[in-house]
Amino acid sequence: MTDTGTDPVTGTDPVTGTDPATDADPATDAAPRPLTVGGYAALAKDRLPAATWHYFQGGAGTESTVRANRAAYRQVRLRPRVLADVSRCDLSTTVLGDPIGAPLGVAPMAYHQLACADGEVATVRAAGGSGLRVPTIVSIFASRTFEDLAAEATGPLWLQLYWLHRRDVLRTVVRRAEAAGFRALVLTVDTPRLGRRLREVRHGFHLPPGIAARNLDGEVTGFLHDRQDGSSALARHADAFIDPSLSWSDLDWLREQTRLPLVLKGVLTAEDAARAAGLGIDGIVVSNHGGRQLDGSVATLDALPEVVAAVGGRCPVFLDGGIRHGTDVLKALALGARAVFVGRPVLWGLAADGEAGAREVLTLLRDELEDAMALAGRPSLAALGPELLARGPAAAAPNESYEDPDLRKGP
Ligand SMILES: Cc1cc2nc3c(=O)[nH]c(=O)nc-3n(C[C@H](O)[C@H](O)[C@H](O)COP(=O)(O)O)c2cc1C
Ligand SMILES: CCCCC(=O)C(=O)O
Repeated sequence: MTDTGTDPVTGTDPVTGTDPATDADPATDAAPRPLTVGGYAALAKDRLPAATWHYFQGGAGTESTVRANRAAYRQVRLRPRVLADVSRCDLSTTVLGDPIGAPLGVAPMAYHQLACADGEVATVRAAGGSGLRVPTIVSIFASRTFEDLAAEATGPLWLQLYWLHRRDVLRTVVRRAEAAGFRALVLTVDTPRLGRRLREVRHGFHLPPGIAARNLDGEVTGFLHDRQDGSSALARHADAFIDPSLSWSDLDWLREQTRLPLVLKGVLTAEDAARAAGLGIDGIVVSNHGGRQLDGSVATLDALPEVVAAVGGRCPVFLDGGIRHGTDVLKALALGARAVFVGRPVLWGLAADGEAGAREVLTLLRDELEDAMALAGRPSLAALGPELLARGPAAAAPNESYEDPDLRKGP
């Protein structure tokens, strides 16, 4: 490369790839607050042990689905309307009957204490913060207790479940969450076993001492702390404790345990969505687990329209995977998502600055969404529909310095 100056369009130094959004200010030596969600990835990578970073970032196999989730947003362009009086944009909505401040929330992710000492307590405080009040889906593998989280949360809490062989343990966690005031159950249906996550395998990923699945007793947490080179402790744990025989008929059992709404997470086809809606499921999360399960599966934004059509308004449809900008949220909402859930960026925020970092990530997405609604001439969520979008050849990769730098480089 002969040009060693700063790229006039992106502001990125083309040689070092340094990013004005995150680089330290030599005068104070303090890193300025990132201007985009991607900036938090760079901070998190600096702060986290390599094995943890790769556990967070990794996808299954070649990570083609991780990339596809992001690329799908680049294939959709926006058709802004003008003269629409956008002096006030209203982002508030409801999910499963609860009012929320913006149509987004935190996707379930195991072990937030890998990112910061307060773990999920920091997350739920951030999500409940002023102007947000958004839902958090708490993983069954949370590193803080449901009761601790309920004491701190001001936004709705939903409990994510894996289908454990030990149905008695499932029943107990459902009862505890219900008693603590959780508002819904989210059954993850894309994980009969763990995807082949090469980064976890390469790093012999296992939980460090002191971090554990606090809501599960020791009978179902084996292997998690055992290091074995060339194998992921999480995969060994999942093989031992997650029941791959889960099928449609099992949903009745779960229904009988609770009066909470039941959401299925990990649906990607019209066929499964229609069947779920026909069974009276209360919500569907279109998800490929952030590309961590079946490598090569369809991008969530691409799967969304067929799921929305198949459900035909019988229950809300949510989406996760690759949400990194307010315009990503806008595109998913325009294709019929009721709200979107955010995964890795919340962990980046937690790793960068605990509760404050997670709050900044969520607030950035909220503020960017508001900007996008105003500039698209759509001041209310009700005004969003597919006419906002145009499909075309993928736009050139955007200012990649503001994207997740690790995914840019590949596994
Ligand atoms: C570190 C990590 C842990 C995760 N743990 C869980 C989990 O315990 N349960 C679950 O249903 N999904 C889990 N997921 C998947 C997320 O809920 C979500 O589907 C995905 O991260 C969304 O994609 P994004 O990270 O690109 O936003 C996890 C994802 C990550 C990155
Ligand atoms: C056994 C599942 C671990 C959490 C998870 O779902 C993930 O890492 O993606």
